[in-house]
Amino acid sequence: MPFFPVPPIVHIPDRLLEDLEHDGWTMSDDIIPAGLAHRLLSEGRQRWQQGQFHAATIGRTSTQQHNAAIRGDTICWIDEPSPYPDSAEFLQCAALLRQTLNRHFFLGLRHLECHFARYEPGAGYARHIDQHKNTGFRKISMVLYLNQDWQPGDGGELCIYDPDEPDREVRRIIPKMGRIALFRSDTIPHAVLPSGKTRWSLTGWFRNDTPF
Ligand SMILES: O=C(O)CCC(=O)C(=O)O
Ligand SMILES: [Fe+2]
Repeated sequence: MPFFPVPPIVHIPDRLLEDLEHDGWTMSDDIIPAGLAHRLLSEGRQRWQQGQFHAATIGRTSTQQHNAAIRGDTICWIDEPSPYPDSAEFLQCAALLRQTLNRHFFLGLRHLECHFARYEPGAGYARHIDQHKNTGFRKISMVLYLNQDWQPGDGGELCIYDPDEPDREVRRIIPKMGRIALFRSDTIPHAVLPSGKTRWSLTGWFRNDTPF
């Protein structure tokens, strides 16, 4: 087990839980300890340089497809427990967040599956819902953004759509360093708009099945 001199403090404001409950999505710039997002970017970059990333697929194992026109990122899964201190610390934060979500929503969330994602300039992810057809294990999606100095003109926003009217945009979220987006995996249509620059993130899904 990695050793952390100071356990992470994860503060989740009530407002955030209320938004998630009422709207199905929320965002915050203050959940993850300052500095951790920067260290996670370094870990992602290092693992990318070591060739640990591969093209992302769409759908479940038996029907997996690779289609860069729909989904253009490359990913690197984070194991639990993680041998990397920074993603291990992130998983500790995620566990605290999971406990808070369980206390509030009684979802019985048992673990987080998560990966780093890197979008090259021009790549995006077409509108979709995160819960796979016929399986309901993914309950809450979480994306932590790892981009310094992201400007409004740089694209790559997370676009949230209205579940009742999926052509209607509700919000564009700029993927800036340390920002977290949380949304229901079963109902919230969302897309990554084409990115103007290399775009880094850490994407995860809180699930209610047993870890594999
Ligand atoms: O990176 C994002 O903003 C969202 C990514 C996403 O929708 C996914 O990986 O399923
Ligand atoms: Fe998604």
